This record gives sequence, structure tokens and C-alpha cells, in this order.
Amino acid sequence: MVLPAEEGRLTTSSVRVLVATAVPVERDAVAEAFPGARAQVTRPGITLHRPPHGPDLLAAGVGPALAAASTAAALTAAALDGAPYALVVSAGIGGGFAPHAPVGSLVVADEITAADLGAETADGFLPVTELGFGTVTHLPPAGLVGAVAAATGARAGTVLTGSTVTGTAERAALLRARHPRALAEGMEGFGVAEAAAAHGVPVLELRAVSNPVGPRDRAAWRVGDALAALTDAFGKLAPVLTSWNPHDD
Ligand SMILES: O=C(O)c1cccc(C(=O)CC[C@H]2O[C@@H](n3cnc4c(=O)[nH]cnc43)[C@H](O)[C@@H]2O)c1
Repeated sequence: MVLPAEEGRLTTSSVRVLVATAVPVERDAVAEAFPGARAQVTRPGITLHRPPHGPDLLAAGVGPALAAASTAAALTAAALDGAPYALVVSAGIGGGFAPHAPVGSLVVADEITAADLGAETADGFLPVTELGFGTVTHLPPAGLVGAVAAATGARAGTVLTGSTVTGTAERAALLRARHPRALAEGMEGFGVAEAAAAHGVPVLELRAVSNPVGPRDRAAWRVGDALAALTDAFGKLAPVLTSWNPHDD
């Protein structure tokens, strides 16, 4: 249930946490792990859902650009409200690289990497860093990644972000050749991480695998199973987030 209230502060954790999903159904799957009536908090450009004992939840939009814009809006609003977030979690369903991350499994990013941010050249792909710009990778706090993996059973590895869902075996193989530690692919993690980095806030990415990365086969997607895995994971994550001390990581 959602209440149109503006009141209520995060009371579970010692740290204020923002969970950014792409779409409302993912947000609601996370919310199921935090029972009670959710307050709905509107700020410029965004609407947050706030369970009584849980993190702030944001359906930030599909793709890295909208996810970054929405996450930045939430971070800015919280800072201006005098209650900044100490952690941002990018969460949702994702593609898993077979056989390393099977459908239904969880992946926590120890590295969040933009897979398609760069230039195609005759000699292959060059990331923007080799063109002299920006960054293509963000590293979540290692201690927190380990604690999340231990609590949820998630595999830890690289999670790639792209603006285009991979749809062929050739592209999947190319991505794994470029990123041998890649376990999963999503469309938002790097955008969320860029916004968090701009605010000096650590980031985490958790993906529940709904489909294999590779040839497009919508009939094989197991979105319901992945959403259930996401709910289950956040149920186990709550005590991890509560006890996490950013200064120790
Ligand atoms: O029908 C399609 O081919 C198609 C094309 C673009 C997007 C979709 C979606 O269902 C939304 C993707 C949404 O879910 C995440 N996601 C899930 N699986 C993958 C994947 O294999 N590769 C990348 N992203 C994936 C993503 O983060 C989006 O939020 C369907």
C-alpha cells in the first residue's frame, strides 16, 4: 500500500539507503521485503517510495541516461533536505552470462562497467578512457560486496551496463572476451553509479537474472522468478545494510 504522506524517515538502518530500480515492478519487488504502508514522497523530477522500515525506493527509468538523471535528482533532493544518502543500490532484473550466472541466480557487482561507452575503430572498440575522457568503471565497496554475497548467495563479478540489450550469441561472446569477469548485463548500473560518484556516495549493483545474455528469446525470460529472487535477496540484505559502516569499507 502507498500513502500520500511526506513524513517518515528511514528507520531500519544507521545509513540512509536509496535503491534505484528501472521500472515500478522491480521497485515493488524490493518493497515487498519491507512490509508496511509506504509513504510516497515527491521531489522535483522524481517520486520516492518510503517503507516505514526500509530504504527509499526509486523507479528511476530504463537505460543509463534516465537512471542517472533520476538518481541524481534523488541524491540532490536528499542533500538539500539535510538527510543525504550514504549508499545507493542499483537493483533489478538482468541478463546472465551462461553458464556463469544462470537464470534465477543473483549477481552482485564488484565492478560496474559501461560496455558501450567509447568509440568503434578499425582496430576494435576503444573505451572513453582511452580517448582521454571520464571513466567506464565504478568499484563498489569490497567489504559490502562480500557481505552481500555471503548473505544472499549472489555471485560477485563484473556487471556490464549497455544502452542496448544484447541479442546475439556473437555479441555475448564479444562482451565476455572484452570483459572476462562479466557475469551479468543490465541497462542502468553505470548510470546510477555515475550519479552516486558525482555526489561522493558509494554504490552497489544487484541483479536477479531473468534471461541469458544472448540470442533474443522473450519466451525464455523468467521475469517473475527473477523478481521473486530480488524480493528474497532484499529480505536478507536488510541486516547487512543496517550493520554496514561506510567508514570501515
Ligand atoms: O524485447 C526485447 O528484446 C527488449 C529490448 C529492450 C529491453 C527489454 C526489456 O525487457 C527491458 C530491459 C530491462 O531489464 C533489464 N534487463 C533484463 N535482461 C537484460 C539483458 O539481457 N540485458 C540488458 N538488460 C537487461 C535492464 O536493466 C532493463 O531495465 C526487452
